[in-house]
Amino acid sequence: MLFKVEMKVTIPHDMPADVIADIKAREKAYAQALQARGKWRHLWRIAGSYANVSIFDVADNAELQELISGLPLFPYMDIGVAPLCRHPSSIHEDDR
Ligand SMILES: O=C(O)C[C@H]1C=CC(=O)O1
Repeated sequence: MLFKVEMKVTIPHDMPADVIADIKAREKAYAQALQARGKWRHLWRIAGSYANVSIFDVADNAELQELISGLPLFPYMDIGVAPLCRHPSSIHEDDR
C-alpha cells in the first residue's frame, strides 16, 4: 500500500546543538535504511521549509504507523498521511 506522508519538523529552540546533531544523524541513518529496504520510496524536501513529502510503500496502516513512529524526529514532527491508489491515466504499471 502506498501512502503520501508529509512531515514538518519543529525543533525546540532551547534544544542543545549536540542533541540536535545526534537526533539528525540517527534520523538520516533510519531514513536511509528504510529507503534501502524499499519502504520509503520517495523523499523530497519541500523547498523553503524544514519539511518533506514522502511516499511510503508498506503492507498496511499498522506498518506505516510503526515505521513513522520510529523516526528519531517523530516527537518534533507534524505529520499528514494520505492513502494513494493507482491513477487510471498512469503509465507506471508498478504504481499500486
Ligand atoms: O529532513 C527532514 O525532512 C526530516 C527527516 C526525514 C528524513 C530525514 O532524514 O529527516
